[in-house]
Amino acid sequence: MAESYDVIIIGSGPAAMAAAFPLAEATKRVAVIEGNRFGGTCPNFGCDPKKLLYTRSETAWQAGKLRGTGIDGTTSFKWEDAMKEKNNYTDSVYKEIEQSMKQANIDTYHGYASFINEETVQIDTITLSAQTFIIATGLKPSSLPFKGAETLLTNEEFLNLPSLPRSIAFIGGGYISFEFAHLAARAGTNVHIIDSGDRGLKAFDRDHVQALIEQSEAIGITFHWNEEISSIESSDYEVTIRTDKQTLTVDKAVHGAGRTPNIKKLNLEAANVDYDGTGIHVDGTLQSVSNPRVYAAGDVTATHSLPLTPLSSQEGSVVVHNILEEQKKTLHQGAMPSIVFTIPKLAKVGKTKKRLDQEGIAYYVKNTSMTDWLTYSMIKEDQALAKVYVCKKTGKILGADFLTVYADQWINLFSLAIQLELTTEQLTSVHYTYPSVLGDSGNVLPIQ
Ligand SMILES: Cc1cc2nc3c(=O)[nH]c(=O)nc-3n(C[C@H](O)[C@H](O)[C@H](O)COP(=O)(O)OP(=O)(O)OC[C@H]3O[C@@H](n4cnc5c(N)ncnc54)[C@H](O)[C@@H]3O)c2cc1C
Ligand SMILES: NC(=O)c1ccc[n+]([C@@H]2O[C@H](COP(=O)([O-])OP(=O)(O)OC[C@H]3O[C@@H](n4cnc5c(N)ncnc54)[C@H](O)[C@@H]3O)[C@@H](O)[C@H]2O)c1
Repeated sequence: MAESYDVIIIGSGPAAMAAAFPLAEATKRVAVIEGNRFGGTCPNFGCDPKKLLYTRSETAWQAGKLRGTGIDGTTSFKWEDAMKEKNNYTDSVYKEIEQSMKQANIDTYHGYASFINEETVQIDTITLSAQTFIIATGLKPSSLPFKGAETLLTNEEFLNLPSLPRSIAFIGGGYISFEFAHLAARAGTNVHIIDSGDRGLKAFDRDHVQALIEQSEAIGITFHWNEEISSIESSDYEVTIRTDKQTLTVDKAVHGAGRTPNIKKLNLEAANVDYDGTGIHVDGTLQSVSNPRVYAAGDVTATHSLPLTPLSSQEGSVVVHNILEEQKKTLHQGAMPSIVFTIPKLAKVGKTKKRLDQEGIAYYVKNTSMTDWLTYSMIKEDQALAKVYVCKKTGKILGADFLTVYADQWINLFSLAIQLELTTEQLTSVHYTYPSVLGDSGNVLPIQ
């Protein structure tokens, strides 16, 4: 007979974790099923190992910039050594996450779950049943429409390369390719980015992306826009990429051309769960539109939210509330900030110019080059840019874009300002420390 649970969670990433622990605390009998490493993409093959490598490349960049001005010797980003440190982290984090689940009385299962019917899933020879299911299976690299696409290295494989080859091509010019390309280029690899579109990072401010492209070219990254790949041929030694414009031979090629809902193995038809290529169809409470026993959370939902860790966690928490409480909660995404970890970092929050124009909102905008300011000249940053949008009528902050190594600090401040609907006056009335990055806040705001 199938073992029975109150809630079975399929997947163990940020969305699943945000749901599993509070449900167990509320004395629900919970099982979590994971086909790969516990913790999901973020701690194993995404945000965290990427950031660990990034911090080392950023430190080497900073030391290089300040060499001869009180900083001695040569510093470089050494992939092999940084990878050892990365592996120290990733070799244990998934075990710790599973262990903490067990300590919280959550049963853990290894393997890919597949529905047999509306109340039962199968993992190899084991069957489990539940009152409620949460599907939190995330995304996987999308299938690409050319021969040999399956030979491209995934994010998981790139982040496990013990050493970098002499040359790498990244297919796609989005978040993954920009971040990985910067790491590889700064470790001395010859890097290409090939995109079928006319520009990358389309959700970000066009001027800032152009400035980032120019800085990327300066560290040896070559961009190929508007190129359709017709085939990729991979051997043990090299990869030949044929496009409508050229034939390019590199040592390795990496998939950075988008991610798609990880639902193939779930056999959703057996559970009467509606979905399409954008993910699982849910209502505002994150309940399946076709089967009320099922909720979905995180990247796998067709909620059209950005596939980011904080949003996935937020969705997991909304699902917990809706399972435990009579009064249902709906998902309010608010102004979600987003950042690309390149040098400089590229970040955005709130409404873009395009969106404001579409919505017919009258605004002031201030474009600022901060490069000559003390904060940036002190660290010899090549270019530091800010763009802030403010409502003409109310003075409230509507959107902000930054390109600087300090963009992570800036964007969190503006996320807070937009979320709390602060006006420029309120933001400038705050006391900041001096000298500091955010101490310059008053100078990036449009004057009304
Ligand atoms: C390279 C990279 C870098 C990133 N960097 C950032 C960043 O800096 N900041 C940020 O906010 N976001 C970042 N992201 C996005 C972030 O990782 C995701 O948004 C987040 O992990 C999504 O959480 P999730 O719980 O929805 O899914 P995931 O974390 O993807 O977890 C889903 C889990 O479900 C498992 N699974 C799938 N199918 C089944 C099945 N049938 N049975 C059992 N288990 C199954 C998978 O193995 C996986 O472990 C990055 C992503 C990538 C790929
Ligand atoms: N720092 C972060 O927060 C972070 C980092 C990495 C990934 N992520 C998340 O992961 C998601 C996926 O990232 P991604 O970089 O794979 O996708 P993306 O959607 O950011 O970029 C994909 C790019 O690939 C191009 N493309 C698509 N098909 C192509 C083809 N056949 N040939 C050439 N180019 C092609 C597209 O034009 C696009 O520019 C992102 O949406 C992001 O939310 C976030």
